[in-house]
Amino acid sequence: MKPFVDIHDVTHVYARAEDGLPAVRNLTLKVNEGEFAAIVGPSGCGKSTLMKLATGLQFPREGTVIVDGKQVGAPVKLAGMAFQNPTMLPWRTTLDNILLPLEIVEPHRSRLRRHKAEYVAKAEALLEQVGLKGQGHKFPWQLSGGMQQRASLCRALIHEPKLLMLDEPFGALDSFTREELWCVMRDLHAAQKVTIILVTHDLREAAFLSDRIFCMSARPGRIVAEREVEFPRPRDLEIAYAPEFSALVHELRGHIAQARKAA
Ligand SMILES: Nc1ncnc2c1ncn2[C@@H]1O[C@H](COP(=O)(O)OP(=O)(O)OP(=O)(O)O)[C@@H](O)[C@H]1O
Repeated sequence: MKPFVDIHDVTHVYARAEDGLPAVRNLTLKVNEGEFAAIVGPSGCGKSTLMKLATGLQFPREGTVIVDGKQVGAPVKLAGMAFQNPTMLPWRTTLDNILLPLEIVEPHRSRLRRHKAEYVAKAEALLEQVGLKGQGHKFPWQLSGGMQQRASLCRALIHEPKLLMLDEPFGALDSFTREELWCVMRDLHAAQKVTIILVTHDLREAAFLSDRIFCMSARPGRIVAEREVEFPRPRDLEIAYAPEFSALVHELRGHIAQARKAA
């Protein structure tokens, strides 16, 4: 099977990097279609840079980035994104925030006005899927942090992206809310058949959600370990308290400890 995301031997230096050191060097990773991949690594190792390279917000100095069979040369339209800060527009209702990508991404942009009811129904179905049924009329500031993050997942999925990039999406939430959102994410992945790349500092999150975990070295980042996660799906939260889960997290922790040293 051809990988859906194929990052091959990529080196990237930011034009304004004061020390001239690459953010990532000889970075190679492959993610298959429909797979849930997680990227973990020490702070500043280039995880966000990897996300920008995969979505065409940055272009590598060396190496190739291929998504869905095409070399990335412009922002990737088939991608949806969610970040640690949900960044909802405060003057728009939650529903109108969710519809926002449709005002930008074709073919939805040209269809939106005439097919508004169809899109609203889709947004409402997504809201129901993430546990926010009937909350679309509220403004973001009327929602808790966890609810805003649920809504931002709907916004990332409204245009049916084939690739979903998640950059620390649950990082700002308390641990109970975070676990709830893991289950939301697990169910969305099962329902939507989307390929997901999740960047996270949380090794338990990576172990619970993903099929494959990549560990990055300290800057300049490259992949130093790749680990398949074999817990059967659908996964129950209870698995996160089982000895084999703790053993995996412990193993990953060892890779990160090594990665902090190795550059
Ligand atoms: N626009 C930029 N200009 C110059 N240097 C940058 C820029 N963006 C990131 N960097 C540098 O590149 C390196 C990698 O940054 P990146 O944000 O990708 O790391 P990260 O692993 O996501 O960090 P963290 O885990 O702290 O969120 C860092 O040393 C950072 O300072």
